[in-house]
Amino acid sequence: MKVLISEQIAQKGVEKLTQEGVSVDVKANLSRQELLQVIGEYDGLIVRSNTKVNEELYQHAPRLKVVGRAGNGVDNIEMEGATKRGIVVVNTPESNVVSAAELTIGLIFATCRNIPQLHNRLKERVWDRAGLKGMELQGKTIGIVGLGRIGSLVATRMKSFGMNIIAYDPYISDARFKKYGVEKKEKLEELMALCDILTVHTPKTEETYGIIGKEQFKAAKKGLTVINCARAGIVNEEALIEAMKEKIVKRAGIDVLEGEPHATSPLLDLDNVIVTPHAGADTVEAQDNVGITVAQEVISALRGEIVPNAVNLPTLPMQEFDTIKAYLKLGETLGKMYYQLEKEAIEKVEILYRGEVAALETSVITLAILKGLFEPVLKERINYVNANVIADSRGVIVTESKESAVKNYLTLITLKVTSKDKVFTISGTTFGIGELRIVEINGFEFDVNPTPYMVVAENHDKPGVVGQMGTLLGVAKVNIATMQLGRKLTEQQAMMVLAVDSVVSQETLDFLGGVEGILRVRFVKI
Ligand SMILES: NC(=O)C1=CN([C@@H]2O[C@H](COP(=O)(O)OP(=O)(O)OC[C@H]3O[C@@H](n4cnc5c(N)ncnc54)[C@H](O)[C@@H]3O)[C@@H](O)[C@H]2O)C=CC1
Ligand SMILES: O=C(O)CCC(=O)C(=O)O
Repeated sequence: MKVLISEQIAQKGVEKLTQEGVSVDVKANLSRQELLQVIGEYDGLIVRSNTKVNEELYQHAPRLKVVGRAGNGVDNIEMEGATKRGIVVVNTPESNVVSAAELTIGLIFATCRNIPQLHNRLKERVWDRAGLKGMELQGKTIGIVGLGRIGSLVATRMKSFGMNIIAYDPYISDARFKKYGVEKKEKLEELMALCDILTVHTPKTEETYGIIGKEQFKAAKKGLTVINCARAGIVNEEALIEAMKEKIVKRAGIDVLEGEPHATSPLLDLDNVIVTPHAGADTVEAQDNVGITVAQEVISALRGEIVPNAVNLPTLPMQEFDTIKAYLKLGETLGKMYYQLEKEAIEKVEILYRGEVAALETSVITLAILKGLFEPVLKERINYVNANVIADSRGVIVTESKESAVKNYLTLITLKVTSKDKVFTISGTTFGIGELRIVEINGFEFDVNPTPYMVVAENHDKPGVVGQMGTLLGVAKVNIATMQLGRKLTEQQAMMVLAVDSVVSQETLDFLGGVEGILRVRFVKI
């Protein structure tokens, strides 16, 4: 087995691979062209954040079985291409979080006390503090966006400096806020208005890319310090520069830049912006942890063993996988609907397996459901293997029950998701060769073939509403493939599920929401 390491990882990781009989080439300075030329010889590839592992690379890599990300974020790895080819992608999500949290705190101190600027002056033999008065942390408020692994480490540590800690993370339970003694803010703008220091710790997702932009800076307290040690673009760079010009933001500490490693952002030229070259995980300890962990995972994947941090593949024996495949897809689809229809942090998930499915080993279907549930907010951080651990770490109670009999169907999976104020239910079934159907949402019954793009609307059950929805989607040039209507006659309410051929813009959704009789509209991507 041959493994190429295309970016520097700890020597301990390299040693581990060679001790296990893997032939390793460390080639950290290959040009893209050279990488594409040699990758065909390798069974495994280990990268950090600079190597773009994409379709172009996969096409040159017929032998590739595993891509190991020596680190946390896998946004430089195209998952679909890997999954399609059966390439396992593994990462080391826990190994560098302390280092990332500590650099965040380092940047807080560096910015708030102008340490690099003072240092530079003195190195030039200029003994002068003028214009570089700092800000004390005690009694100030830090606003954390994303209270996951790194966000919570920052929270607990900043408490010891006497700071008030507030956070915005709609996807975790109140219990987690309580656990870390952090005050929950329901709205991002509310957090912006209160904090003296803002630090972001979310993954880069469609929702978080640009989550701190022009509008959020408008709501911010004047004199704000901004820290981004997560991913470039979570804080929009142009909006940040603008907010600095307008003196809303006083200083910034940035570890991640658009276009890195060839970043050209004007932020690099601003005196009150302290930058580091994506160095959050660059400590001896983190790199040792990461190197050893990724080496172990790559070895396991090459041997076809269970890989604890497989990002993209269920680890199931192939025979069982065939029987259970449709249920995995159904479970994941049902799960994925929740956070796209509701914005309430999950407290409890009850899964009921009825009919034929109840006879199977359902624990892996439960993992698929959990993966689907959390994927809209955690993206690649959740996989089949870690789904249970993640649910548990987020304080979500998961229960499974089975009944051999079921009315009207041969097989049925029902999810009951409880949040603070609501109970959400969704049921689905399979038939034929892997055909899926959603047959119930919140008590509304239908027979929906889940498609990549859907519009789900709740409405008063009265004439004209459906027609207007069709007309407005037509005006927006969105083609409707199918439409299903579930009704609750006694309550005179209905739910529409429309399969559409393309993405529906927020503007169109706002128009649909304005139709008389429409109570709520959501766009869902499967
Ligand atoms: N600078 C560096 O060298 C390093 C950067 N990172 C980056 O740090 C970030 C955080 O990593 P972890 O803490 O391990 O991730 P995590 O997955 O443990 O936590 C992320 C949190 O963000 C929350 N979130 C998701 N969407 C949100 C939204 N729209 N609004 C508010 N909160 C939202 C999630 O609920 C979750 O609690 C990631 O972007 C990761 O890639 C990680 C390691 C090193
Ligand atoms: O140093 C690295 O490899 C980047 C670390 C990082 O950003 C991550 O693990 O997500």
